[in-house]
Amino acid sequence: MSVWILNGLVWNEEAGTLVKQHVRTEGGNIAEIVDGSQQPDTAGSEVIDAAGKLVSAGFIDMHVHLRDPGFEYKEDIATGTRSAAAGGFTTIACMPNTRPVTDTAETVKYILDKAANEGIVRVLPYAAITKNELGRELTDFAALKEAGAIGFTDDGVGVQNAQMMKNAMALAKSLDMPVIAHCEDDSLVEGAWASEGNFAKKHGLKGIPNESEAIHVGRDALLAEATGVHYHVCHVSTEQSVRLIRLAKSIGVSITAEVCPHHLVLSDEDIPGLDDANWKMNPPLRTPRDVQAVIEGLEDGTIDIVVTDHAPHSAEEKARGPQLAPFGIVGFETAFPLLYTKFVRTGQWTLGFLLKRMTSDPARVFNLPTGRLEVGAPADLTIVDLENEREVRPETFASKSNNTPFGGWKLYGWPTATVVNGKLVWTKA
Ligand SMILES: NC(=O)N[C@@H](CC(=O)O)C(=O)O
Ligand SMILES: [Zn+2]
Ligand SMILES: [Zn+2]
Repeated sequence: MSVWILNGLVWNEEAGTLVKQHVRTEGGNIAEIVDGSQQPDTAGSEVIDAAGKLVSAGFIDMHVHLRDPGFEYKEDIATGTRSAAAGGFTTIACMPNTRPVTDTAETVKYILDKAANEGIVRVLPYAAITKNELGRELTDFAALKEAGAIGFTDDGVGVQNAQMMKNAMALAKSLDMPVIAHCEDDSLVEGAWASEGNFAKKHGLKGIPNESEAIHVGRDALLAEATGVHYHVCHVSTEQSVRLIRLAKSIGVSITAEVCPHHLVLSDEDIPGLDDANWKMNPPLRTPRDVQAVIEGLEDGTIDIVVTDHAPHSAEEKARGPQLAPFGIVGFETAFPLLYTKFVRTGQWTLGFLLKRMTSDPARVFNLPTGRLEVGAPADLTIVDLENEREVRPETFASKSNNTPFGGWKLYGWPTATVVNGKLVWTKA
């Protein structure tokens, strides 16, 4: 099956601008990219009209929670992949804090099978570092790799014991697999939900200090240096973490890092008050100074990629209020519009920079074949309307959950169609 995507705007890095081009896919790959002034013969092909819209390599999200198996009331693989597609994502990597925890080959296979049958984007499963993510006993890394896991992480919690982490890294290294870490020292957090900043001060709350994250980043950078493993830091949110990653990179440690849109556009001082748990996520929103530091970290390459940390929770759970509700916000359907509106339309970043951090950079960091709009590459494509402003309406999300602090925000950069492996999997209704 051949598909022509006509008259779209493709980012041209040399020219530093969008250029009108036609893209043809064939058998799941990109077959041709031709200048927009030509009139391609589309006879016998499916045609997608992308006139005036951005055509990009599909976005890649290396940190998401699909909640399947076990928490299907929050999300499942069918709805989670639809939410991803609606956000322009064509590849997503799902975290193992499911029920059961993804700590056996059987559960990895369950995810891959269900994704193949009911998913509409590519799903790459991570497996847990420790059994049940309890930090006590390593999982069977070789069997999990064999089953299709792409890396090891206990996301949701930090690995508290340094020897456990070192053993995990040594074993992962021997299998040529990465270790992905949620960095959080439990002894420094206890019971707090907001960061140690002006919001916590104003409301008399105990705060989560920046060191609770950065202590693990520093510890793990040393362990990564010692073991030589590819070590990837989850959802970087503090100035101190950025500083440590920058130092580790400068001395050649195999370390990479990610940041979420919410940590780039919100600080603790934006939290409106104590009743809305949609402002509660882990790591918490940090101070404006930290926001500046993670932006600079992403800009200078200290932080490699953008991820959503899509973390759906039910309305009932979030209605318990910030002290009792679980941490996390959904992210797929607002990620690109938020960053495009806040950083590209304002002129701080080029469109090419944002696209790179959401496509070819994650592909580079995790050795994926996708993420590039080139002849011969897999035909994973995202088509985006850059011109029309629209309000974020959480009740319309394809996700089962709508726990977001961005409801009502007016944004540009809304995906209109998503192609995976040459197949149109989603179009905006
Ligand atoms: N980020 C969150 O606030 N929550 C995540 C866990 C995690 O990513 O650590 C979740 O699973 O809900
Ligand atoms: Zn986490
Ligand atoms: Zn997460």
